[in-house]
Amino acid sequence: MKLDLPNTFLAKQKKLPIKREVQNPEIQESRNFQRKPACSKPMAGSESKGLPMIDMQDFPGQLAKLIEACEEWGCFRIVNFQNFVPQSLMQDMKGVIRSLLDLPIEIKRRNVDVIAGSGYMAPSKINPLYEALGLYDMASAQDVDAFCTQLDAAPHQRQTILRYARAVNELMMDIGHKIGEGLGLKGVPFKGWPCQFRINKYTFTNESVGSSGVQLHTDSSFLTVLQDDEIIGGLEVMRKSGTFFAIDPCPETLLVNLGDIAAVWSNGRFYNVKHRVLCREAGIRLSIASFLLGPKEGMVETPAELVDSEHPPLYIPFTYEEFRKLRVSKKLHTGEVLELLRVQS
Ligand SMILES: O=C(O)CCC(=O)C(=O)O
Ligand SMILES: [Fe+2]
Repeated sequence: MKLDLPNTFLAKQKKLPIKREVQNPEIQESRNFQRKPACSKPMAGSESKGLPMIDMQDFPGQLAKLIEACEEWGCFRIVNFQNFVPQSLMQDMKGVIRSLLDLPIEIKRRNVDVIAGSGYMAPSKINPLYEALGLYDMASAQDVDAFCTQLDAAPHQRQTILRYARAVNELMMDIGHKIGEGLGLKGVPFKGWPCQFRINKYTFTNESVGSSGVQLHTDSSFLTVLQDDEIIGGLEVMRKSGTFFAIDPCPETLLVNLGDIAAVWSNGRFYNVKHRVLCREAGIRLSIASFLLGPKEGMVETPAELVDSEHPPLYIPFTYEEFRKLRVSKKLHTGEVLELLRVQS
């Protein structure tokens, strides 16, 4: 398969592997400089090598751009969201997740599943470089509390996780409403939708360069807010054409992905973007994913305004829970499960 990688990305691959044990501070500094990510100062409204960049303070001005990003890319970066999630909170959270993921395995194993795949995932045969901790609903203070207790989180860690969960949840509601507004809908009911939370660690070494960090998948969610690693890249999204596009680190921004539920909710208008993580360089890669899943009870429904004789309903009604069970039991992790839920013509 041809990889659609930007030139700077390819150039980056030619660099010597980074050795962690360098002691000379001058050498270390020059390495740090070399490793400075391409997108270190995102300009509001600017594009990051083609990936749409949405300025959250420029609405309704960016509504059309937002909808186009949902349709054509299934993902976009956002800037100027500090009224919801301040940079200091993102940094504090990064420190907290680093120490949680460094806990001994016996403690991490206490983080059990509430729904399939919501708890601790140890490195496995399929994804040996990857492990994750998580919780089912970050919108529930009780769930967040239980997660913190499982991991013996210190009071300041607990506070940071609670603040982050609340802040990202509100940001997701805001993005959801902007998407609704962009489609001409009023008062889309995202409130009360569970919001799964997952912190990911990739242990990349010089030996693992070129191998898979996380396999190709779509997210099962409506939308995902991802705080990706600000230094170590490796995330790639698949464009509709089937070519891959590298999502390089871009500090102080967040990435938004649309998942399977967005494709159904929009009656096939939005693209549930396939993505994967590859090991491109040595280092520990950390990311924080928050998934706005779907309605807790009731059906995943396309708003009536998006259905008419020219756009007949594409999917049968189903609940998020049924969908998730089907996806897990059939092991269909790249969106094919939606084919089983199509209205038969
Ligand atoms: O770590 C990343 O950048 C991506 C993680 C991801 O795709 C996921 O958690 O679903
Ligand atoms: Fe994902």
